[in-house]
Amino acid sequence: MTDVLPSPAASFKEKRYRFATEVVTVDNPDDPHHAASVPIYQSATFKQAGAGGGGEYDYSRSGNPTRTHLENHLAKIMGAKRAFAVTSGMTALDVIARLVQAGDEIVAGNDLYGGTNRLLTFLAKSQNIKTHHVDTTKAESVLPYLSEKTKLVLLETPTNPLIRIADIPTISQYVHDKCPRALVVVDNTMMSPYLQRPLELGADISYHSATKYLAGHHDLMAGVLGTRDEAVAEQLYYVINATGCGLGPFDSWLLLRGVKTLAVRMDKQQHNAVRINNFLESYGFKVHYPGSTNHPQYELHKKMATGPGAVLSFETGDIALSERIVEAAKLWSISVSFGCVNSLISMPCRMSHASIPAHVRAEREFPEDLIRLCVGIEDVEDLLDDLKTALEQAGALPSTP
Ligand SMILES: N[C@@H](CCSC[C@H](N)C(=O)O)C(=O)O
Repeated sequence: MTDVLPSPAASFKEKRYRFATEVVTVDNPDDPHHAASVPIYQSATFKQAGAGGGGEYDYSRSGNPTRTHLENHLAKIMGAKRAFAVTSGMTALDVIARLVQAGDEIVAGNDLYGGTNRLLTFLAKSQNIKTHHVDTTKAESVLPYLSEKTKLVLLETPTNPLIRIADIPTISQYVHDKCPRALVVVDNTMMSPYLQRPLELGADISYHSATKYLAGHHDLMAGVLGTRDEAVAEQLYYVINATGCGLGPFDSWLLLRGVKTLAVRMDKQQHNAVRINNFLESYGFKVHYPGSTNHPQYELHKKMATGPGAVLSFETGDIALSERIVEAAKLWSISVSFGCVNSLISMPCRMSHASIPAHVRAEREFPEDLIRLCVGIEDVEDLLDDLKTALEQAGALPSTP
């Protein structure tokens, strides 16, 4: 095996179906036993026909049949030419970041996941790669920072945790017109390919923490990245093989299994999230959710995505009150992450975004009292009851007799 990207599985179904059908239909035409589920090739190495090697697989770091099936399936649902599965969402971003060289620049949002902020800070310190943090809710705010040094424009939409929206088509157009060497990269974790496909909106690379909606059950860590550009795909594969961060066979199998129910899970989670949003808004909380007509970018989000998803955040105006609410919830587990079938509650400034230094959070006007809710598939009446009880016990709502 050389550094050359393995070719995709020989046979892809010609006919395309709607997303919910495509996502549950995993092509496996070459299986010698006609297995209905893609088998786990739990093998580190593969026997070769002769001393010259040349088999389709030689070593699982370079390629493994279970991972290949997963990657082909992911490419199909992401609208990508090539997709890759790696060991975590941060690994996916790290692979992309290795396309950036010392002296290059990155433009990124000023509301973004704490782990992403940490990796960008690391690149600045270790390799002199500067990131300009801008307000990506205004597409034109990227313009002053685009130059021949720009290598990546990194967007989250919706952002984590303030659920702000970036205009992918307009920003991609600006970047491609002004900087032909720059790549527009979108973290699509919060939407999943079911609701939004950044590559169809003009982005060059889309990536996910597959730990979240793609896998759906919080039983594995994985990252996924996809592109429509063969040359970019070759570079990404080179990094993955060189650094050995491709996803192992068992986790590839688990992810392939989990992703089949993405549409049905997301439909239910989103339905529940709309009810939670309406409940919180009815009590006057400041809620951040693109499914609310009060969201300042409701229309923009609707142009890019087919739904608002199931992550929302809200402000209480009081950090201690927020802590009491989070700790009073019972059905909502206090956990980082999102996209699981179970509902989660967290305080980003203390948890998922704690790695952003307090002074930086203050500069970026990050609300320290913010509570993030990641809505699962439970019966929504139970979720509402539990949240209402927590709000009452914490003193955010008067107790019901
Ligand atoms: N201790 C971890 C926290 C991970 S947060 C995971 C996730 N992306 C989220 O937004 O909840 C770290 O510091 O990286």
